[in-house]
Amino acid sequence: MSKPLACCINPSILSADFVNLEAELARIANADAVHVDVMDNRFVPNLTIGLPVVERIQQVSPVPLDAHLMIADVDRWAPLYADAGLDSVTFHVEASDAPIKLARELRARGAKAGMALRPATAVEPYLDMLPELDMLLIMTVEPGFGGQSFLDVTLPKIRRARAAIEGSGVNVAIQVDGGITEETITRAAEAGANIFVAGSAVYGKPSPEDAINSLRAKGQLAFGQAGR
Ligand SMILES: O=C(CO)[C@@H](O)[C@H](O)COP(=O)(O)O
Ligand SMILES: [Co+2]
Repeated sequence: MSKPLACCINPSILSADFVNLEAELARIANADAVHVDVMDNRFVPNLTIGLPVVERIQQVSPVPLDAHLMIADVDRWAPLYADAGLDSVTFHVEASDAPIKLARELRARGAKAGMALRPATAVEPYLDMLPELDMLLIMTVEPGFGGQSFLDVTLPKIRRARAAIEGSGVNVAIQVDGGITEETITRAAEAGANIFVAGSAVYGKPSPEDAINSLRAKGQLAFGQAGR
């Protein structure tokens, strides 16, 4: 029997204090990874940080980096993030001209390959790509901003993706990102997600460490109760 999938909590530093990033990273040392949102004001209507800052974060972070690239020209940029030694690099399929080639390139450079889908992007056209991926990111809000409400309309897509992964026997994690709270994590985990990005639900709490432990326990329980 294969090992049960672990549930991971990846706090998003979009909700952290950007002036004190090193201290903010130390507050989430019990997380599974830190989720770094890169936005270029082209693919999404917001602007955050770029490669030099991400490289510096990588040097001081107590946990691995999970980069979420919400940028145009991602076929050119994403490999450079993999070269920086990040644990995982996730690109949006809507921004890529050659997603299979890009996923292979990320793996060849030593990063886990993640592919993200906006809420309105169907998963079915990409199911053949699952063997090329380590992680499928199903956005549960429109990408661009933290603090939005979870879109329940994405739950059937998570279920279909999990069924396809189980059916094909590949080892692909399903990450969800946007509006994950103590309440919504249960629905997302029941549907089949096992990596949870949480910005406000971690950094908005007095103890990010306690928030991570509590979210992880809830996610693991709901994921396991769904028979996995
Ligand atoms: O990628 C994004 C937003 O585009 C996310 O990673 C958010 O930063 C998550 O924030 P919360 O919804 O958890 O506050
Ligand atoms: Co994100």
